[in-house]
Amino acid sequence: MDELAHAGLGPRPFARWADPEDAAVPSSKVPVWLVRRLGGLTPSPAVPVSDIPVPPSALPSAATDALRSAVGAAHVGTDAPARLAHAGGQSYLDLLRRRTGVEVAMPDAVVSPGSHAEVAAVLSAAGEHGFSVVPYGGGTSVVGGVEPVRGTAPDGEPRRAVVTLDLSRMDALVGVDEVSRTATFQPGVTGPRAEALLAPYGLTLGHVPQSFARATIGGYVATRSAGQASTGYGRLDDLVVALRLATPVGEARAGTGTPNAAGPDLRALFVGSEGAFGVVTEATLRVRPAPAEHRYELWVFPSFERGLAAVRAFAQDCPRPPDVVRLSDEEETRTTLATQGAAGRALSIYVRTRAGRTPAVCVLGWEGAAGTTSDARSAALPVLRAHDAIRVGTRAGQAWRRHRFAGPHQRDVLLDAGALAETVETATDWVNLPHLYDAVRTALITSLEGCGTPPMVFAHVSHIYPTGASLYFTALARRLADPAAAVAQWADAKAAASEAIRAAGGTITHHHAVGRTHLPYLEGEIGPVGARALAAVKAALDPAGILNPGVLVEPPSGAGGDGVRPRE
Ligand SMILES: Cc1cc2nc3c(=O)[nH]c(=O)nc-3n(C[C@H](O)[C@H](O)[C@H](O)COP(=O)(O)OP(=O)(O)OC[C@H]3O[C@@H](n4cnc5c(N)ncnc54)[C@H](O)[C@@H]3O)c2cc1C
Repeated sequence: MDELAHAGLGPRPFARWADPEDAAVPSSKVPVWLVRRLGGLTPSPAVPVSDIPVPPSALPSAATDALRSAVGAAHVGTDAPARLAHAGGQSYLDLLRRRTGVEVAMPDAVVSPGSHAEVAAVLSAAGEHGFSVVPYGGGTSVVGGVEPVRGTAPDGEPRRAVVTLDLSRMDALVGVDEVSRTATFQPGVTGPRAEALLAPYGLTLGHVPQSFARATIGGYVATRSAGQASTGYGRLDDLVVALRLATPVGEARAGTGTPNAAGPDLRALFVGSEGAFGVVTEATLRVRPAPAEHRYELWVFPSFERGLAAVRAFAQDCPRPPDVVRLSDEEETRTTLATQGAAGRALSIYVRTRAGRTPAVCVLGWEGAAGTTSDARSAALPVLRAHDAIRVGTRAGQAWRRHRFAGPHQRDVLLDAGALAETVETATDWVNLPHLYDAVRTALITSLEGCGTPPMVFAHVSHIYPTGASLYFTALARRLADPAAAVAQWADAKAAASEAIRAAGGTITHHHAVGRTHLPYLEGEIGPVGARALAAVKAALDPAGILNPGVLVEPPSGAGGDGVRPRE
């Protein structure tokens, strides 16, 4: 994994994932066929950040002084650049609002603690001065998790200010236990930095979400994220050994390192708590020897349906499934091949000739110690043969691996060109997967067609389990020109997809988390007793409701509290 240590990006620009001038950003443009397919696009560059109105900070001076004494004056920002840099996350609507300058919400201050004690001091200042606190790791949330929302106090009074708690200064490796194979990180360590810190020990975390370049350990824990190699390395939930948190009522610890029966496992209370119960200040995670071999191959099935049967067999019956399994539906297969230029066209002809008219490509990756991947691959061959898979080869597989972090850059390019580009994810059990797939696809297509913008909607399966799998949809369409209409265009499509997920028995989120966007659907999934249990935990750990109002638990007086913006 050594190359992952160098996969970082420079500072994040205001309305994009990355600066196109950044050396790590691959150059790409929207192919002419895609522009045509979406009915023509009108390029629409982002407004300059200097045009975004910045209202004065509403943080009272006594609260600012309290923060300064908590973390040092140099680490409290009430200036426009600091506040603009923390104006929400990285969903399509976040980017759209920042690109158009419409309804951009920003915190009243940004505070950067350097230790657990400083986080605790910030929470105590928040309790005393009555402002809310939004924990912020890499800011890659796509569900409104880092939206600066002021919220309301338990008595229903609107809060006057919101402070974003930027954890980027807390980016140290606290320790490595090479014998037990665990590593303890501060929360602000990013994906590439975690790998760089582990490299001298010959260890890896193996957790590679597509947001790897910017997302942090604290964010991973808080959202229960799933990396691209989750089949082999596990989801983040599987890696958490122990946690330390600062909560408004004191320090919390969960997990002891070894399995035990000391009551319910408190890790499960905090993994996925999205900054609503406390701030993760240390996370001890399972690590493994860094693999010496990476073998990635592209295979093709005669159809998505056949591919689904094969990847299910990997999850259920294969003694050593591939570490990476990513099966595209037929539309994603066509689109992927069509965007590869001449090489893709040649591959497309080859794939159709060998696999038939409805090919579904599948990336398979094996990682491990020297000399082990070939045995692991052999274990997968009977499954592939039984489902009529054709091997395309390692070159295409390795090319996928090289470009696996390109998605957010391509989205920048699509947005510049005037497109709508967003994703929707869910999961269900195997028996229900085809039904859920059809329902969500149909909902997205119907909603976007209803706006006069017929979309392309495609999907893949990239997280497989013995009982079920995830579905990850991408929707592309022509973006409506008027900024408010463009927001409604996606908000309506997302609502239709969420409703379809609910009706078809999927989860509202397999790995993007609940945030504010998915909160209206949570109770339907976990039931009223489940929602009450979460609210009771919130009341016990954050009685004044200062942490992340409107995330995970309904605030006392409804949506988000201060009406900064309606939920999408
Ligand atoms: C382009 C793109 C690709 C993505 N790909 C994936 C993917 O492959 N897999 C996946 O699972 N997700 C993915 N995501 C979603 C996102 O990256 C993950 O949710 C990630 O784990 C968030 O990490 P972060 O550090 O950016 O957290 P943030 O966005 O900063 O925060 C996310 C939530 O966690 C809370 N939080 C952050 N730090 C802490 C802390 N220390 N203590 C308590 N709460 C905290 C925040 O308040 C917020 O509610 C993607 C997002 C984008 C934009």
